[in-house]
Amino acid sequence: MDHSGAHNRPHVALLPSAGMGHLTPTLRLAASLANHGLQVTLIVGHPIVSAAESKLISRFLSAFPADQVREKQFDIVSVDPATVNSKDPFFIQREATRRSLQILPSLVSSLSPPISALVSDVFLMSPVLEATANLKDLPQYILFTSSARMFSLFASYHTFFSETSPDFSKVGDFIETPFPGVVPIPKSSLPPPLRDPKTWFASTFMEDSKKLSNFDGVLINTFEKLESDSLKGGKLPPLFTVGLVPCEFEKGSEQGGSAESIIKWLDDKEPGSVVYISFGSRTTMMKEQIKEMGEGLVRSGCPFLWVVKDKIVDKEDNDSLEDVIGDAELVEKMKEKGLVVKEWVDQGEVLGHKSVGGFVSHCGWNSVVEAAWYGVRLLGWPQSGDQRINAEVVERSGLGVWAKDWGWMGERVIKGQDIGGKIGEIMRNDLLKSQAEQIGEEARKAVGDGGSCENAMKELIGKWKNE
Ligand SMILES: O=c1ccn([C@@H]2O[C@H](COP(=O)(O)OP(=O)(O)O[C@H]3O[C@H](CO)[C@@H](O)[C@H](O)[C@H]3O)[C@@H](O)[C@H]2O)c(=O)[nH]1
Repeated sequence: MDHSGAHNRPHVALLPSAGMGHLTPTLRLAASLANHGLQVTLIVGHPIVSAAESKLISRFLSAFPADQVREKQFDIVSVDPATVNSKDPFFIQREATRRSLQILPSLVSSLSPPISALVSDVFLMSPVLEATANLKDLPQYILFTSSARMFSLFASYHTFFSETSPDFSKVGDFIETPFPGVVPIPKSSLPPPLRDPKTWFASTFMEDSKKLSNFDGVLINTFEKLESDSLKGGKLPPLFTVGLVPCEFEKGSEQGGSAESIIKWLDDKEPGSVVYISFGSRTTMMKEQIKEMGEGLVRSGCPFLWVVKDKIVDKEDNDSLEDVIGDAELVEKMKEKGLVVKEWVDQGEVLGHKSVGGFVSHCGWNSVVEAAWYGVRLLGWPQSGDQRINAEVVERSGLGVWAKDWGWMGERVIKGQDIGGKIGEIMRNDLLKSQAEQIGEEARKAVGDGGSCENAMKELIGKWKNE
């Protein structure tokens, strides 16, 4: 099979991992490549777990001509949890994908015209390498969906331990990565499973970290203005800084409540006055915390738009938000000041609305990039995974602040008084406001003609054209 890429209109295949936090940047990359005139095939495992993911893929596919953008499906085999080493649903899903990806070589070979490159989500790198071991001349790239700072940890993680006796206690309180410019990472910011190299997540992370050099390049979803210090490279595959930002095809993908009524509600507010609260696609919040959050939002005195995921409200009891809060007076006050939407809003549309000035976020990386893109200042409250490391980027860049003393979300209940106070602080902070707006302007320059992200994209496309 000729994968030499000597085509004027290269054909690139993209393999996303499950979850909105991974699918969204993959589709943004796919849209950007299609807008640059490339042919794109999305390789998608079915059944897709969530309706939101299916909907987003359909929106993407219908936004481009069928001869330019296609989906190629493969079946995800089911795995008997009794036959795998961990009961963690994420592990079981990964294992199912690993087994199912054995089909990848024949699937890739069936694509016409032949592809110039395969870009896989970072979570799939080992399964992809295993499956494509015989496709030696296929250029392969990784899409890293978190921050460059997190990448510096990923790329060097395997160097911190001796393979025979992984012992995290030997690692100091601050982790020095071999990347020039990366400020040492506090051990306390590491995703909790990575602090114990015996967990399956840490061993997978370590194994993947060693395999980076098998790839021809790594695409990172960030902007120089956010993380110039972390982008100085190292002895690794080339890094391509592709800022992946909300696209046309996503517009109107809102599911909870009515998009029109949300926008109308925002239209009636003063510019920059609204605080938006959302914790990504997977958050759960304790009932006690929901009540305190409601209290805090009212105390902040700001109009607010709060997205509450369905699973937060205990479905078995069929509790409404009113029941969960259990304080009719508070609910009344909340209704006066804010809008509570269940499940989902089109976050890009909300952050891009002129009334929205602040964002309380778990610092999922896509949310950070979106806040940067729209120049909205952020109050970070990490809840798991890479989110503390991302929150450090938020603070260092000047995009926002991180409520460090609140701990990981869910560790303890944070009182409404504290939440209200912190929100009030960021909303009144004019310096933060102008810093965030400047980051937004710089992000637009980076993605525009001659900008660093656009140049990185053109460099990649040039490689795929064999220029
Ligand atoms: O009501 C909502 C909630 C989310 N989103 C979108 O869904 C995506 C969510 O991504 P992200 O903000 O990164 O949060 P998670 O869904 O939590 O993302 C997972 O994936 C990220 C990228 O790897 C990691 O940084 C996170 O820690 C991990 O939880 C973003 O594009 C949001 O705009 C909406 O449009 N509407």
